[in-house]
Amino acid sequence: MLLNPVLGKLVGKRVVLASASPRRQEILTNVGLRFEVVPSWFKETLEKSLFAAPYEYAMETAKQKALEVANRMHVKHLRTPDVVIGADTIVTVDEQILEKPVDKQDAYRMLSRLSGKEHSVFTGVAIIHCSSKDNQLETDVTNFYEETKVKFSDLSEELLWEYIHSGEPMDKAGGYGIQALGGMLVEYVHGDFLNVVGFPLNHFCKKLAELYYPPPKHNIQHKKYDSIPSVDTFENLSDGESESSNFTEHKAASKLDNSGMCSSGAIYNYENSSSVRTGFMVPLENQSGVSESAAKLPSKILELMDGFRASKALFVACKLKIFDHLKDKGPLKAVDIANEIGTSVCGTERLLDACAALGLLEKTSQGYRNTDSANTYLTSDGEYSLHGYIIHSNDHVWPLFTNLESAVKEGSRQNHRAFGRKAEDLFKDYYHSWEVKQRFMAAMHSIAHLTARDVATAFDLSQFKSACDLGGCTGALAHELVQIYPNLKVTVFDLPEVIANISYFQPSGQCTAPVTFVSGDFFKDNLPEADLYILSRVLHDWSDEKIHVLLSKISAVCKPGCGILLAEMVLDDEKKNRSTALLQSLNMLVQTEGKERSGSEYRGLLEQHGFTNVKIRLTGNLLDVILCVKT
Ligand SMILES: Cc1cn([C@@H]2O[C@H](COP(=O)(O)OP(=O)(O)OP(=O)(O)O)[C@@H](O)[C@H]2O)c(=O)[nH]c1=O
Repeated sequence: MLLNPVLGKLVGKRVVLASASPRRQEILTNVGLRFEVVPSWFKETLEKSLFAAPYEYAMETAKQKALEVANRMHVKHLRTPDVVIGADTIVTVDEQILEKPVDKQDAYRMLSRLSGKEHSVFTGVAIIHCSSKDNQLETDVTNFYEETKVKFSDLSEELLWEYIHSGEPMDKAGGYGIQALGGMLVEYVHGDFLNVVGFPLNHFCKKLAELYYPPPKHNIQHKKYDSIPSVDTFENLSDGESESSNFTEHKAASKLDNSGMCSSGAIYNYENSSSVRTGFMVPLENQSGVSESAAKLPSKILELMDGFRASKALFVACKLKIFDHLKDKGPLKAVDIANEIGTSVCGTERLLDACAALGLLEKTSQGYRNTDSANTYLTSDGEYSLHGYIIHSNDHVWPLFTNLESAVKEGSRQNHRAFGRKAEDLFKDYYHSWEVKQRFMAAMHSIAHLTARDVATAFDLSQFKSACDLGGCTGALAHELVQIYPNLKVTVFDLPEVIANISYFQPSGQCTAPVTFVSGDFFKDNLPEADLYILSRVLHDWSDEKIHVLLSKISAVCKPGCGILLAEMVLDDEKKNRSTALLQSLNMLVQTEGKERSGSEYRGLLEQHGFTNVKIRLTGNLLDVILCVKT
């Protein structure tokens, strides 16, 4: 991949995204950047009137968000990240700055101001390079912004309120999400689309290129700053063309070369430097030709080719409970971990080094220790532990995927090849032994817990008084729902083998009264009465025929006004964009009779059973949500 030389500069560094925005996480993940997410606690309360221009406010807020995280990590965890990225998106119209609406009325006010007009979306970004000297945090701040102009059509009151009731505006600047339903309001976009979504990726890469690829001295030009710096492309950059591609060396060189040309925006500000850089040095075309072959490396293909190695390293580290050991006792040397878990020292050391290079561990002079993400997601008792799902991936999905070729040739599941048994029923496979059942339930619990909040809040469900989560397994989503909607009573309906085994997964210290568990088979038994039927990761297991059987049963017991809430990975209609969901569909091929479906496909299935007003919400999390109502 041509961009790789730029983003590749961050490989091996401890990169932290100081943002809770799922969109920013997705944009950076999609380009293969490895980073930890540590949302900033900085409150967006800077006095706007103190800033001469709105973009200065966005840049300063981005900087403060990132600095807060850098300081907190340094002080509280005594762990200094290498790079912290912060961002802040604002919308401006009629010289007013609009941030996220505080409630529906506020969203109404914002959207009605935007109706029929052009407005600007500014995202300020801060890239902070951190180091620690004598235990003091040192920071170098690179700050920039990007502007995109967006025009809305005239919005009728009805459309406006329908959009507000979808829930989409609430966590978004200006009260809309251009990437989802909000896209329907937009007449045109001038500039970087991703900047509107929350992160100006193109400008970010150009900024990294400036930081890491200074031009050879004879090529130095000084440019006045504008919103996009004058690096026309980063496609032909590679290590070979610069005299120094290292941030620190480049920084030192840049101070020497700075001739003090003035910039309009004071954008490029090394906080702790005695001199403030105000000019831009931009790399020109690669004249040496040295790096041509490196730039042409098919990085994306190479990454995919080796992707399984990284997955397996993660699986094995989880299986050997390395993250659990390090959480309790870290930092530890390889030899100590090997002794603890009874493995070879040489093999363990290689695995630990690989995990550190993949950003899962940190290697220090005292030994290896967990990153924050490892503590949260990879330990078996982490707050959002994915341990169960990872073990399931290793023990169950991996053998199935080794038979992908047969699955593609035959168009059917491969359980007989992977496990040497012909199972008549999908779930009989999982429940034939206690150990496999426990593993499967832990896996489903991991994902349900991680996605529960986004699923529960994708739509306002407060009009429903009772819900039945069909195939709700351990009740992770049900427990989240009753926290968010205190008047809701939720029944979890699942197979008797599952219900018999739920106690291990129940939350401690939480009132569980509004959640009840009922055992049964939703294809064969009567369904409990409810206003809302929930099917989370259920329909993707089944063929259209079986789905019709299930939906007609639900339809038969649903009164008008009652609804269905689906949580699935929703494919785009052309099935060409969402690679995680498309790979999940292959996962369904190797092990079930189902598949992942697009929004239109789900709509078609639901409408055939009298469920209309189908609304789809892409959450940015692993599951998207569809709500419809029986008419
Ligand atoms: C205009 C627009 C904005 N957004 C989101 O609006 C939030 C802005 O708020 P922020 O304060 O910059 O960020 P945050 O979400 O509070 O996160 P944090 O960085 O932790 O402050 C970000 O999420 C953006 O994606 C969209 O998803 N789509 C759009 O079309």
